[in-house]
Amino acid sequence: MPALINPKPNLEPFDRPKETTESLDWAPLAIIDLSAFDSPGGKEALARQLKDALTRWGFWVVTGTGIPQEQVDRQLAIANAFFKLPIEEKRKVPCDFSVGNYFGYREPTRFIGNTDVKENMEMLNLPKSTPDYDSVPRHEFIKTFQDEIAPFHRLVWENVIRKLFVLFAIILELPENYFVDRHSYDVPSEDHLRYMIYHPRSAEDDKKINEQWSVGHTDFGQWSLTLLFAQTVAALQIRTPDNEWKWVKPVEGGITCNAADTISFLTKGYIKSTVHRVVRPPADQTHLERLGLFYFARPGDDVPMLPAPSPVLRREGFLTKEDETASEEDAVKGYEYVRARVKNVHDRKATRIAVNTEDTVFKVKNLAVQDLYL
Ligand SMILES: O=C(O)CCC(=O)C(=O)O
Ligand SMILES: [Fe+2]
Repeated sequence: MPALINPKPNLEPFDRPKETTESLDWAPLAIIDLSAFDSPGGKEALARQLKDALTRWGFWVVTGTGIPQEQVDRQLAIANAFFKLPIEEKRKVPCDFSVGNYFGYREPTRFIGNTDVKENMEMLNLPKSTPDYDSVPRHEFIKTFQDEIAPFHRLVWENVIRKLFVLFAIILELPENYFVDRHSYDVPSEDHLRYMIYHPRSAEDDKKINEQWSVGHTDFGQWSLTLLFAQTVAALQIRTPDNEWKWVKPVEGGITCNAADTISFLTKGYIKSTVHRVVRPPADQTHLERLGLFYFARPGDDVPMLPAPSPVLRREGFLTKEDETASEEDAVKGYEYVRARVKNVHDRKATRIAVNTEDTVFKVKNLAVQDLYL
């Protein structure tokens, strides 16, 4: 009989912390119920609901995703157990920022700007479980849970990412699969499921960093989307269209979604990539570990990054003649851009400090994005 390799360890279920009782200034985010997606006229109605959130807020919440809550809780249990492994074990598969590779474990080694306070978050980014990523190194612990991680990873793409990209296409009057085809699950892309944990900090240390665990930033995936499964420890804030900071409230069973830099670039700013930050939680939650589950969608490695030929963008004057005639051959491709951006932001000893960098632009070939770090 073959020896049983790596039997699955039993995991403690993850207990979601209670929500804060403080009445914070919550962002009034639109809630899009995806359960209506497949009913007649459903997609079109959802696209109408999403339009304002997508173009003015850059953030919204989806519910009715059909992803069973037990599966989400199970992923959180796996994540929680992973972060409790000895550091030597977690270090075995590190992110290699020298080449802009975000897959693997990110250890909190960097100092915050010029302070003596270190980052307080750890993360593990898991690639798709498609044949292209079979040979990507994974922790032994993670391998034992692959039979659950792989289908969950795909389900998130299928039930949320795919549907949202269809809604984006409807809003932009493009063929329904325009964005889906450029983010196909079965071709190589830097998509990843992320487990992330923030550890509580002393009030004293948090004061030194102005209570900002992550300074204001936009997400830098392309044609892309970030999904954050409901997080009960309040800390995420977005900058509203009126330039106010407002807190993101968890919606039971919901997923907070935001658009990222390049989809904004590729729609000539029509879709909003909104600045957000992570701050010290409210007083009744400052002692808590903040465990999170995310999905980051990225375009196919070989997809040329060119503005979408959308009738809406054309009609509203967003597309220039150069946009319409740009050559696919000269355009930067998905992989090249993502790797360059990850390397630029993360391959450093200290985090960047929050300065108003509205004049700074990050550019790779034809693709230029405003480098906001507020
Ligand atoms: O932890 C959060 O709520 C948000 C994290 C975030 O903004 C990011 O990882 O880009
Ligand atoms: Fe972010």
